[in-house]
Amino acid sequence: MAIENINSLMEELKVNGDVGNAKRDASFEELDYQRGFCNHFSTEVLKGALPVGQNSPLKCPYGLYAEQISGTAFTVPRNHNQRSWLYRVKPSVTHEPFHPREPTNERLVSDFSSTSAASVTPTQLRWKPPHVPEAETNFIDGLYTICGSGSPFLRHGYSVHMYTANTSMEGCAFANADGDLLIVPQLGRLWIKTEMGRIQVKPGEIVVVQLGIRFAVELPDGPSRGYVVEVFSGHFQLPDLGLIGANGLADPRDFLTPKAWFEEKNWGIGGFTVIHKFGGALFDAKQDFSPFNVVAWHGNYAPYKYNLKNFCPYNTVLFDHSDPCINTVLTVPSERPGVAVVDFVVFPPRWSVAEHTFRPPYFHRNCMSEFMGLIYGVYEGKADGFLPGGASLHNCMSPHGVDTVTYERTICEDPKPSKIPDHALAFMFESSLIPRVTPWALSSPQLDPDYYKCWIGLRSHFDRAKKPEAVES
Ligand SMILES: O=C(O)Cc1cc(O)ccc1O
Ligand SMILES: [Fe+2]
Repeated sequence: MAIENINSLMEELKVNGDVGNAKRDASFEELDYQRGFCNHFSTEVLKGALPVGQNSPLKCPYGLYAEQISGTAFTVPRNHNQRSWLYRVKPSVTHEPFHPREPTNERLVSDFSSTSAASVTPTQLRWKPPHVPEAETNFIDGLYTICGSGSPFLRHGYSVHMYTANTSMEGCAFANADGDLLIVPQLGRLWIKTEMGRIQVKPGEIVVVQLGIRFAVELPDGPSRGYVVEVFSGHFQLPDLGLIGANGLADPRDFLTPKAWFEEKNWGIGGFTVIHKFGGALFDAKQDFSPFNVVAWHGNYAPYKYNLKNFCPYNTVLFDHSDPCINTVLTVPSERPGVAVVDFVVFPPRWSVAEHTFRPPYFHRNCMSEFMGLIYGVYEGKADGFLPGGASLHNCMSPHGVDTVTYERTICEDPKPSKIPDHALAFMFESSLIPRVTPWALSSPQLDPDYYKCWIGLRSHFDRAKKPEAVES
């Protein structure tokens, strides 16, 4: 079947209810997805575009090229092996040489070695929400690194970025050869074209785009802001549920992966740029076609989104505060059992019912490092100062806990069942690795120099003459 006939065929054969279309159109808003976590999906825009019974036929249907993308080493055990087969109009390799991107994004880094510009501090850090720039800034140029540890060269570690942007990516796509990106939008929706199809996310949802997958971010709402964790060590998994049982927390069927979609726009010689992050550096490669030219694909290596409203929390129903790991949505484990390179943890709306218990987060020091963000509302542990779009970092063993206002209020409160409100959503990227912090994060005007003061007011309530109140048993 000749390629030039594809357009007319597309009209006839709407296999997924989607038609390849270079224009941004209403159908982007009514996207249909495939459900399941890391399932072996099959999807085709044109009926019969997926070869049957084999992956690399001598001649693929419709004259397409077959191309594999491997997200794990070929020899990884089957239950962790991830790869997809893409059937595309032109293969990814059809581009001019890679050149260092100019100008590059100097605030997007992956080097956290002792010789890097990033430095370690035990100081508890908190940032106010960043302003979205006035100047045209797309998602890639708007990314800036806050902190991180390890190295993509060693395939171990992670980095935390934030983004502020106002312009859609036009005539370019991005691929990250360093790690998977888990994106948490906080302001503005993201309409994301990927090689596997289109995904639309809004604040309250997250999206994961894995190593190597090309994507472009459109900003239908203009000014946009959010958080990103990049993981060098492997892919996100659902946590084991252990004694919770077979259900609860994030349900695999609530993870949504795109259906195949493609566009055929000719961008002219060198008119389209693939921006490729590799070893922490950005490279550009020019080509004349859109990389979103995959007519069909199958496999289990594909981006997905998840609505945090679907998270089914399990928590204490009698006394004491549960450790935050009970709210783990996704995890990237290290080789040490139970120790994560990154856990993505959410603090969802839920009922607080614990008796004779200090219900908000306890005071603590943690061998893990905790980066937190707030998507909307007020976080249960901080009465003020931790704002939507803001962030905090409590590094390994740096003490922290609720602020003075929250403490004093809580110990006076009558502990009736109460609801942590629906309109509050905080999250944490928790890591066993010690992050270094970038110079621009440390010198940012958003850095709150008075953060420590939220605990300075914690006064002694100690009274050795006061008899302990009996706890009913
Ligand atoms: O520090 C934080 O606010 C995050 C957190 C929440 C919680 O409920 C228990 C421990 C913890 O680190
Ligand atoms: Fe904490």
